[in-house]
Amino acid sequence: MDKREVDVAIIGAGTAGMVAYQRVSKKTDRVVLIEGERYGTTCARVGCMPSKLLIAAADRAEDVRQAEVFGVIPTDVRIDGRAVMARVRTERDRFVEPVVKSMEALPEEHRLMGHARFLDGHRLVVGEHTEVTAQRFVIATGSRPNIPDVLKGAKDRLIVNDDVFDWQDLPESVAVFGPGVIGLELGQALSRLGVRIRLFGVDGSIAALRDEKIVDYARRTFASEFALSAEADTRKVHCTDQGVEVTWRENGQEHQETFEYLLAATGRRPNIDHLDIQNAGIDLDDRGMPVYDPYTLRCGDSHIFIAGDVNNDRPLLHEAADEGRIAGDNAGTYPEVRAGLRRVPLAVIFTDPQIATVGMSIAEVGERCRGCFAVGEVSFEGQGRSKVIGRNEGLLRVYGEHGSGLFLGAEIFGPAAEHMAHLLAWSAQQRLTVGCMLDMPFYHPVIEEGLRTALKDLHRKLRMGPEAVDDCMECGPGG
Ligand SMILES: Cc1cc2nc3c(=O)[nH]c(=O)nc-3n(C[C@H](O)[C@H](O)[C@H](O)COP(=O)(O)OP(=O)(O)OC[C@H]3O[C@@H](n4cnc5c(N)ncnc54)[C@H](O)[C@@H]3O)c2cc1C
Ligand SMILES: NC(=O)c1ccc[n+]([C@@H]2O[C@H](COP(=O)([O-])OP(=O)(O)OC[C@H]3O[C@@H](n4cnc5c(N)ncnc54)[C@H](O)[C@@H]3O)[C@@H](O)[C@H]2O)c1
Repeated sequence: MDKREVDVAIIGAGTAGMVAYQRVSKKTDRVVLIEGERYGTTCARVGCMPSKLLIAAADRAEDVRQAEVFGVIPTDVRIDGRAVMARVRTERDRFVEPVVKSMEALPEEHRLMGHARFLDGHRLVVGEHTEVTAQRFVIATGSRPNIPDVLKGAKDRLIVNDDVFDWQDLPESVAVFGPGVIGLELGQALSRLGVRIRLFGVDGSIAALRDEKIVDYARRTFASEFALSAEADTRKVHCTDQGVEVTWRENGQEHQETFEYLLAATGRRPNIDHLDIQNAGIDLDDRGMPVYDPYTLRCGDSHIFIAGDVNNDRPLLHEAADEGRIAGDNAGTYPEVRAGLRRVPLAVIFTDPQIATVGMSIAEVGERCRGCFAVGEVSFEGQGRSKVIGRNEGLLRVYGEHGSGLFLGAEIFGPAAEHMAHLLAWSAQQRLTVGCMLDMPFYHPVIEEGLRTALKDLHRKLRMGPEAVDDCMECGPGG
């Protein structure tokens, strides 16, 4: 077995690991970045980018379908599944290629291929061919799909997100399990591309939404577009000559439907379980996860840091990059360890209407303010710009604290949520009051006027300052 000695070993060459490497290598040349499978990252290969490519095709199909509303009559519209998937794969490869190249450009002595596991607090064995001794470690091993046992009855018709992006053609039908982020994004996209789907959930929840009023609205909207069994009790999944047969109970009745594939989008589990983490000498919680500080990413008072999806805290791309930076900086300067900037929580789901969550959830606001908070709201059904473009569906709710007037969080199900969520996240991070947010300019006619309506509603309910007076434009077509 080869032996290597370094200052810092980084396990996992995904987004968090690559950013950590950049930071560590500013402090020491004795660093190694270890990858167990392939270069290219989850985001570029099987995550953010290919999923958005598939959604982009679905969006175009939906635009054509909606065109008649505007008096534009499309003729002979058909979806060429092979062409859809060819573009997804080609563009996906274009995103992956520079990432792989940037990895291959690293000095050879800084790279190691092979699955790593801990022998003790300072030694790893990598791919059973190399023993690496390091003073410090960054664990950045990401996550993988979690598949409940009942779904394994689908056998070779069981697929996960990774498989979808390698399809040559679109299938006839897919049972999508999990109305979380992945299930909703991929399920709706497939449905809009002409694939028969049914989306199965267990508890009525819809992705990351926590505000019951918005959850209800979103559930009704999605159920009006495709088959949604949000509270299904799945009894049996098995393969027949026709495909994969799903048997479930819902509203007191048993149902059966057969699909070509079953897509498991039932959450992801951190890649911690194959690391022999128990040998690393750090404290683990009752689920076997390292106990760590979310501001320094340090595991207890050890020399080991943990960043990205593997810590299971905020499994999003920009958070993985932030965490890689913090963990890398600290691994580089250890024993000096500093707290890094954690941004206001922001998540966007690229369904149509889009979903976004910002800052605290309504439950967290309630807890922080001990119930002393108010909620402002706008429906997009009558909102000027949304009506003009035929996207007048959805609801936005903003939360503010009584007494301070601080804006604390929001949930959105509606058009342009990806953009409004940024304005809201930036406001929350700047600790703006609702009054300050209303002092900002709002153009006309834009969807953000709907956001202003919700903020005004919130401001009124917070009862701070003089009574707000609506001028005619604001009570007219904009809001
Ligand atoms: C379908 C899908 C869509 C998504 N869409 C979005 C989106 O639109 N926006 C967004 O913000 N986020 C999105 N995400 C989430 C985002 O992709 C992740 O948060 C991010 O990629 C995590 O980066 P990471 O560095 O933690 O992990 P990864 O990029 O997964 O890197 C971990 C690396 O560690 C390696 N590894 C694992 N175990 C070992 C070991 N023992 N030894 C050596 N190497 C090991 C793995 O092979 C992998 O290369 C999506 C995810 C999915 C699955
Ligand atoms: N746009 C984005 O930012 C984006 C897109 C995709 C993924 N992601 C990231 O990837 C993570 C994982 O996504 P995900 O969708 O796999 O997880 P998730 O946690 O968002 O959703 C999992 C869903 O599966 C459901 N579920 C669990 N067991 C089930 C069963 N037996 N039958 C039916 N439903 C079941 C859960 O109730 C939940 O709704 C997300 O948390 C997110 O951070 C982000």
